[in-house]
Amino acid sequence: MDKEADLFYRQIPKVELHAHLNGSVSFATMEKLIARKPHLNIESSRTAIHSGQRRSLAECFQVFKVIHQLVDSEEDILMVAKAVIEEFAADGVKYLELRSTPREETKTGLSKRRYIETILEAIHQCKQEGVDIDVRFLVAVDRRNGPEVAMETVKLAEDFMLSSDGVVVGLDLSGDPTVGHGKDLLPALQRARNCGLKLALHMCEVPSQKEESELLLDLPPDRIGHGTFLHPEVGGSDSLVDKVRKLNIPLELCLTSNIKGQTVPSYDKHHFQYWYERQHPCVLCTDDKGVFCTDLSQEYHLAASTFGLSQEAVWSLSQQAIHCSFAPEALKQKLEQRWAELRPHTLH
Ligand SMILES: CC(C)=CCNc1ncnc2c1ncn2[C@@H]1O[C@H](COP(=O)(O)O)[C@@H](O)[C@H]1O
Ligand SMILES: [Zn+2]
Repeated sequence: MDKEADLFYRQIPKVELHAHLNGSVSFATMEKLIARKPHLNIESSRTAIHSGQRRSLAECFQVFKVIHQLVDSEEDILMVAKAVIEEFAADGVKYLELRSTPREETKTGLSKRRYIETILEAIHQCKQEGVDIDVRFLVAVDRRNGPEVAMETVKLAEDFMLSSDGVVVGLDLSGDPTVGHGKDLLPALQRARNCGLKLALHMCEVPSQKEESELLLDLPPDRIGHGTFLHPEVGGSDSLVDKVRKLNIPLELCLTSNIKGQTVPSYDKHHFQYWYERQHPCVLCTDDKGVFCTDLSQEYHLAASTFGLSQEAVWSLSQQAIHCSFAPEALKQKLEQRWAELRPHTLH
């Protein structure tokens, strides 16, 4: 990609709303983790999917298992979370919503509560150190673990929402979309919604989730992750599209993730086009910048070159993302102001 254009995408202020902590670990941090745990005998090639490589969804989820082995203590989580936040800031991200699945690790004595506290500590330390980024946290529910764990996770998220000074703002539903059914998780998600947690749900990531998505849309979610198979042209339905449009639910779109995970055949076939044409709120995101070897600037660049977006259009896209975030009104206004200040230095 040409250098001058690349600089533009790096310089524009950006908002990242869909980033899984353990999928966002960079190559450099991964090398450090591997060096700390030589007995695991893990090669760095197993923790990322490089350019030109594609993997089945099942293979992608195996990658997370490997990463979880490398990130299993309080010390690891603190290091990883701080590094990820700093890397997003260095890429021009001014507001980040990070998400992660609380994990218990008996080997290292890590509890789910401590897991979340450690991430909050990383966010706090970055703030103290003056890293130029505002960070909020979404507690993630892994659908594979079923309804009881989901409910337990929601209760934990609820506690932290009340005690974290506004840092914990919502709940994510993620995990292998081919495992489990969303209907079993409805009571937990309903509870989360009722107590004031915002909902960012992975939906229609694979073709078989039509019925589940109908149910989840009735909650309704505050944002949708991927939504790859919502529209009728790819096997979704008018009813799904109508609901999403009527409620104006923003979509978190992750181009490289969908290409490398093979749910979308090529960049030009990405459903960004479908929703963007209809002027539906679309937010470009990375999903797992470490696993998919990308960053948010690159995702903006790819979207612009694939769909012929002008610099002005790219700017609007990043600015609109502010309003799709779960940030409180005052922070949204502060971000708007930042965008206004930076605009003359960035757009030519
Ligand atoms: C396989 C593939 C194409 C991945 C991208 N699409 C995804 N779909 C659903 N859940 C995900 C995806 N990427 C990451 N996650 C979730 O995020 C976790 C890793 O981050 P963390 O441990 O929660 O901090 C994974 O175990 C999984 O539960
Ligand atoms: Zn995701």
